[in-house]
Amino acid sequence: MMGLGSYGYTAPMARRTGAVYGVPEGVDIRGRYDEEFAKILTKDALQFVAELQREFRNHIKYALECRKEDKMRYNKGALPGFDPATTYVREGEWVCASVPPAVADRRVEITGPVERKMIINALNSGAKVFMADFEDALSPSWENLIRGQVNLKDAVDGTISFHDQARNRVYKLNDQTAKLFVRPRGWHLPEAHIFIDGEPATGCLVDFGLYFYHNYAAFRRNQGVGFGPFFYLPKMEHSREAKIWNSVFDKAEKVAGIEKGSIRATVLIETLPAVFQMDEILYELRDHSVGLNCGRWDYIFSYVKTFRAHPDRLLPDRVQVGMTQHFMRSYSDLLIRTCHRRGVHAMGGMAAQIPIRDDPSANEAALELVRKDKLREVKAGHDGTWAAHPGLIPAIMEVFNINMSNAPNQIQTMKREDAATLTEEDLLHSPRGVRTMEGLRLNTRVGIQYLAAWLMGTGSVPLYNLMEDAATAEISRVQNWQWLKYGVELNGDGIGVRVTLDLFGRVVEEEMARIEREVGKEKFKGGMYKEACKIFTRQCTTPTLDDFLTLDAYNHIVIHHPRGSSKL
Ligand SMILES: CC(=O)SCCNC(=O)CCNC(=O)[C@H](O)C(C)(C)COP(=O)(O)OP(=O)(O)OC[C@H]1O[C@@H](n2cnc3c(N)ncnc32)[C@H](O)[C@@H]1OP(=O)(O)O
Ligand SMILES: O=CC(=O)O
Ligand SMILES: [Mg+2]
Repeated sequence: MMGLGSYGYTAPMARRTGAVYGVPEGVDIRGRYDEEFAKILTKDALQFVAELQREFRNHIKYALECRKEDKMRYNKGALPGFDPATTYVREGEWVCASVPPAVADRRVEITGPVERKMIINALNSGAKVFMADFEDALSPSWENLIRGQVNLKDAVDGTISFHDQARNRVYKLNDQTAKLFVRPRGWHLPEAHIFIDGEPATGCLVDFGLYFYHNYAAFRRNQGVGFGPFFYLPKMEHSREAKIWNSVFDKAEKVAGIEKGSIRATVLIETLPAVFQMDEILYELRDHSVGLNCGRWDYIFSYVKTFRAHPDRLLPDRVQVGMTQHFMRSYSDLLIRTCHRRGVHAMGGMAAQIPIRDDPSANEAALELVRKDKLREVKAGHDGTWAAHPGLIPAIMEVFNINMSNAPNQIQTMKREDAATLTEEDLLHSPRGVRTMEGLRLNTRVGIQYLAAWLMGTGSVPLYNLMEDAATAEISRVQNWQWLKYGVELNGDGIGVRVTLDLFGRVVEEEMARIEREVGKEKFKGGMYKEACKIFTRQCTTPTLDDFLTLDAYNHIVIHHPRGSSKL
């Protein structure tokens, strides 16, 4: 975590309004003042966040230190694997608390950033669940985060509406809506606009704390049928991190005076070390768990990151690392077996294809890829899956309905005992495929464009007819880094060149020119493509791999305002 005062800048000409957030002792808000935000950043809500921060900060620091130690071990050649010390957990017969009736059926879940119109569209989409995202799909600017909290509060209260002035269309909630899950940021991200006792707050405790504080009562009444709120938990690497979340939930339930086990969470298994900890993670969260999810994109990113010092495990082109690769299929199969043995949902992941509006045959081909991916998931035993776009929901729902005979889930019917024999070798198996110049170019083009959007406040974007978010951009970045680091041969297009700094420099230049052509001179000039290019290029060429693209980039979106300032 960076030291005090190292983030962002102070807006020099900020207009003073005199209004300030009422903060409890030890809390300092450095983000812009806004009357709407003040309804979220109340003294009591901030006191709750501060209590979470004070109680758990040392546990979080310790968990992040442990990640560093594990990284050092992997860098010296060790491989991740099952922990002999917790064999008793993996072999023991225990189950998680039973699934709340409100979320027994999770056949299709839509995901999206906490943007007002998208929240309404997602809740109305016909999906069973909407995962509202403060994470991969959101650029965590002060505006996005706190506006997102305002939006979620209105959504849980049932009062949310949006007037699209350009189209003169008013958006409101239908009578029947998806159940809301909220995904806070990962443990590693600070919230640099809120300081607690002189340190930036932990991002996820801010996201969780503010949302929980303002919504638990209404959520349990309006959505959870006595349970909730519900969460998705990202990017964990070890069960000790799940244990912290479990303690956070215990504390929140106690403060709110609601029953233990009210809060429920699905953990994304999206880091390579975590696949060896699935039983242990469920065990720590057994009173609060509602399953695991295959976060396939971060998982691929994590595979590269974990093996940054292992040149024998280089990835082929990103497009070739799909769920049918042996290590990916093994991960999904073991996740299903683990979840169903413990009585909870095994959720599938995100297919990257999105509808292609202006080309019916390309659209049908994209839909067919999504159907195929979802068919594999439901037949493997997943209980539900993710959709990136409302336009995909009918097709995905149909696949799950047909193959699950309209049952709410497959927890009891698809035990997948065959997956019990999967080994460490299966889970670490090197992906097969070739590397091409086009792969290098696409990583570069997509990575820079994604980052440019992120710096401007948009965390998920359509690029070349695919959904791109922080997780997919991470793959582009670390793959380029890996190929450069080891000077790999591009062996898939018959040219046989090696990836060098020189070659990469030329690729960046040419791809920037292509981006400018594609988006147009005006948009290019008004955008943050040059800044994105600088950050992305540095991260691809640095001798030591950065842990997260968004940690570095975050410094560019932090804006500290003087007290009482309201200027954007
Ligand atoms: C790796 C992971 O973590 S996956 C999870 C995180 N990623 C995500 O959640 C991505 C979610 N999806 C999205 O953000 C978007 O679908 C994108 C960026 C991929 C595509 O966006 P666009 O091209 O702008 O979508 P498009 O223009 O086709 O949208 C059409 C309509 O669908 C709505 N829509 C599109 N995606 C969503 C969504 N995920 N949730 C709700 N509504 C949506 C739009 O708001 C728009 O509504 P309107 O007609 O009322 O104006
Ligand atoms: O969060 C999901 C992922 O695939 O990453
Ligand atoms: Mg992810």
